[in-house]
Amino acid sequence: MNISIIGGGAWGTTLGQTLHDNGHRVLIYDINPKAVEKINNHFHPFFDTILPDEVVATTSLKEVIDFSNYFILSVPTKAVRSVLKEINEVLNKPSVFINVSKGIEPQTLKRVSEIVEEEIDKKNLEGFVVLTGPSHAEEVILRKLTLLVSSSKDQKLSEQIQLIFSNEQYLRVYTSNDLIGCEVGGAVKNAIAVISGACTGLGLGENARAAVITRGIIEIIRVVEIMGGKKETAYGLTGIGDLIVTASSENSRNFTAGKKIGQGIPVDQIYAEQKQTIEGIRTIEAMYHLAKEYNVELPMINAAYDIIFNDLPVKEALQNLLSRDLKSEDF
Ligand SMILES: NC(=O)C1=CN([C@@H]2O[C@H](COP(=O)(O)OP(=O)(O)OC[C@H]3O[C@@H](n4cnc5c(N)ncnc54)[C@H](O)[C@@H]3O)[C@@H](O)[C@H]2O)C=CC1
Ligand SMILES: O=C(CO)COP(=O)(O)O
Repeated sequence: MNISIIGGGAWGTTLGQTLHDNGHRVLIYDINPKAVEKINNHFHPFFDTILPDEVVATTSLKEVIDFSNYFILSVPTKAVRSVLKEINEVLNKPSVFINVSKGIEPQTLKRVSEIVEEEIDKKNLEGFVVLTGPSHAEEVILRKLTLLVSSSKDQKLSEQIQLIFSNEQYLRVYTSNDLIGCEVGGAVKNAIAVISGACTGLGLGENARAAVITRGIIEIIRVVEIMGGKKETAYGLTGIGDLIVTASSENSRNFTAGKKIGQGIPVDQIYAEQKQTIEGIRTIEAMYHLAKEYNVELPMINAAYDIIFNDLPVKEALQNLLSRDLKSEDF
């Protein structure tokens, strides 16, 4: 098959290699000519890896649209709406959108599937799939074992995407019928990963990390349920799985950004130093608004919001969390 990849960063380029491994032809589109040049010189734009000659890139949106009718969305979530608007202006055939970005729009609280439905003309929207799960690009590019989940309202389409991405060497894809749960889990785990990193930056230890991960999954479940997903989905790869890999790894940009927050480094400086996508801070903003609008209890996310957006010192935010009323853990 021919498959178009929108966004040739760490993840999009890595998936390009996987699709090539699986016998597909790919064309990557990126707004950044330097990334495109690197890929066409067979270097991964972020990792020290030589790419297969057939993984090629372009800065031409028209070229990537003409190339196929399967589009992988691997730009940061904040760019998804604008890039879809541009695609919609040129697109003239029914197409499938496979989202691999992980976020929720703070202003609208929309998931990427909803943004796609809003921006792509109905006649050209053949289907939507989210492909998500615990997957550091740093490992997938080295073909290290990884499990993902493909989910869509259309079961046949999620099965097709499962087949396209799976191989018997390193990548196994499961399907799920809970699109909302999968989208929400993948997004909100980034917010919790920032919080986990902040604990490490503050000098807290593994006890604190285990506590953040465990109480984090409770916050994820509350969001999944309020947004219409199934809580059981959060127990799987797209929830707990992705939370573990992100909230406990120095490979994670979200964890690393959180660590800097815990060390008292201002967020503007963190964004300036980290050229790659950090989704979690934006998701903290989205979840703070969601918590207010739907009256959901998200104490850790609210504390993180106060640190990042209201300049509350990290130690004070922690003190506030610890001085809440004592309660039972009974489920
Ligand atoms: N890096 C990873 O291990 C994984 C990342 N993801 C998710 O994938 C998404 C992308 O992440 P990364 O590839 O790591 O980010 P990245 O920062 O490495 O790459 C993003 C790419 O998108 C391009 N881009 C930005 N705006 C664009 C636009 N308007 N049009 C075309 N290209 C544009 C950038 O130039 C850049 O090359 C994020 O939502 C992330 O959470 C998901 C799973 C794994
Ligand atoms: O989503 C990811 C792993 O599943 C990547 O996480 P980071 O964006 O924090 O690096």
